Amino acid sequence: MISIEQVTKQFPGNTAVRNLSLTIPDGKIFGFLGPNGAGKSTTIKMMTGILPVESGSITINGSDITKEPMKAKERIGYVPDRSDIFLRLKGVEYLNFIADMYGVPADIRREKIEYLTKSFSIYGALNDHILTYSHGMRQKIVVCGVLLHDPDVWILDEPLSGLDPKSSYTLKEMMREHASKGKTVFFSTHVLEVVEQLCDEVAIINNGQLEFLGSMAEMKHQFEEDDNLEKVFLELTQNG
Ligand SMILES: Nc1ncnc2c1ncn2[C@@H]1O[C@H](COP(=O)(O)OP(=O)(O)OP(=O)(O)O)[C@@H](O)[C@H]1O
Repeated sequence: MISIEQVTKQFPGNTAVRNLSLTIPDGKIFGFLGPNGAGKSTTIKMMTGILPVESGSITINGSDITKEPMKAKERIGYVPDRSDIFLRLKGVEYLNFIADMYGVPADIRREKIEYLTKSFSIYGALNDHILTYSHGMRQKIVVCGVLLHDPDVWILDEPLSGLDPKSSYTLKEMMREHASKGKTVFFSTHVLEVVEQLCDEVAIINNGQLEFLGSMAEMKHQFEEDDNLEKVFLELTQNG
């Protein structure tokens, strides 16, 4: 479970997140929806300890990301929106590095690396440098790295962007499976359709502010009733 309480993030001249409170329950796929610049990545960077939480608090399965960062981070699998990392490593070196960091035993890691990279059709590229990978392949190797250590809490920033339809399907199935095991799946998107396909619950953020929190059925109802939300809806469908 993730608990965000009264979190605000200010950049010079800009409040990216305003007094945000959210509880992300276990066992559900939770979508964080909002147009470009709404504050999604900033929120996720605070949830994962990349940006400091200066006002309010965030806990991951009971561990405060500021007070117990190691404990909280051990539980998290994070896929960032940009995957331009460790470009000089080969795919297999990157995955072994992640497995070392999280203490994944040798026999399990071999099996998992093969299973995951075959699922995402990058097994054949494991001995190539990440530098030579396409954007989608980089996204996939990061996803494989995250799933390698089997974290309880998945936090995915625009995880489907750049993935081909088959890999997108595979990842969606994995997200469903993870949630059905009672684990936490939180992902951001600016595409309404993705939320409609996947989510049990959704939060809509706009201009750093929470505009809606509820089930998919409630969201559809609310779009019709609420003028403010209707504007967000139009933006989301136009950008999608
Ligand atoms: N390091 C920064 N310095 C100043 N302003 C920033 C910084 N990072 C983000 N912002 C601003 O904060 C706001 C929220 O940005 P954020 O990246 O969180 O949005 P987002 O919802 O993830 O958008 P997108 O869908 O485009 O990725 C934007 O106005 C952005 O310009």
